[in-house]
Amino acid sequence: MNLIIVKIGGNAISKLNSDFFEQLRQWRQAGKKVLLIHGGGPQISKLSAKLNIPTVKKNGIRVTDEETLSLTKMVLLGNTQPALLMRLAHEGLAAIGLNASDQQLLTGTYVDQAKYGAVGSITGVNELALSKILSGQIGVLAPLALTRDGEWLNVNADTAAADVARVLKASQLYLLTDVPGVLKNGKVISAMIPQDLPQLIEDKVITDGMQPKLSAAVEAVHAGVHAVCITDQLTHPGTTLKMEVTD
Ligand SMILES: Nc1ncnc2c1ncn2[C@@H]1O[C@H](COP(=O)(O)OP(=O)(O)O)[C@@H](O)[C@H]1O
Ligand SMILES: CC(=O)N[C@@H](CCC(=O)OP(=O)(O)O)C(=O)O
Repeated sequence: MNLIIVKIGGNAISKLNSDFFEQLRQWRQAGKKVLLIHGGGPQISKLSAKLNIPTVKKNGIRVTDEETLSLTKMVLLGNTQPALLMRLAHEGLAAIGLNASDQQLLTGTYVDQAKYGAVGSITGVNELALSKILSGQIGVLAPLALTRDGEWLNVNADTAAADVARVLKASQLYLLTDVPGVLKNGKVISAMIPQDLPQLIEDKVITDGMQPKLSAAVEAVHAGVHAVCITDQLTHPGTTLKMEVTD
């Protein structure tokens, strides 16, 4: 599929500028399919705090009990997704909000139910339905999946984006975040290959949320995604991960 996937972290949603929407417009005019996968982690944590529901994270993954799952669905589908759709509409871009329950778009399985609760990874994508939807408009997809038995799963948005990119063999995956790229000594590492990752983790250059983000990125390039870009803006090169250094 001639597809570009952009994951937008919860922190990045409110910081999208006109260059972002212009880039989307150009991709659409060039006939590319565009899928946006949104996060909402900070917004989920904020509402949890307001409701006195403790946020528990293990390895950057939100431990998701029943109460947290319903709050997560509420925030992603009732807050962050419509916020993004309204911005797209304001910019004159045709877009549609999507989640796992639309035409069984995303199927998933539990990662480790005893450890994380209702947290999943994506095992299946309804490729035909998604392809049809994306030929006419930009898709805005929430990082949630449904098990075969119809149970909802909370999926880390970086993992969701990389999984979907892997299954659909997207040509490019952008992970938009709140930093200009992978930083080392304060400078952006412009090009990376998968083999660079273990040493950077061992040297504690890459920590926190950047670690699962890069692991997801590595899986995507291994599965045939041409390039994964980690950046704070689509028009900034940031860090590009490829299977091999090309320039
Ligand atoms: N080497 C690194 N370069 C850049 N950011 C890093 C690095 N190591 C850890 N980080 C952290 O990773 C964060 C981005 O990951 P995360 O907070 O999960 O983003 P998002 O919510 O956009 O998915 C940065 O804000 C930074 O605090
Ligand atoms: C399982 C898990 O951790 N899910 C994430 C889903 C949202 C997300 O990943 O949002 P950001 O990209 O803004 O961090 C969460 O509950 O925070």
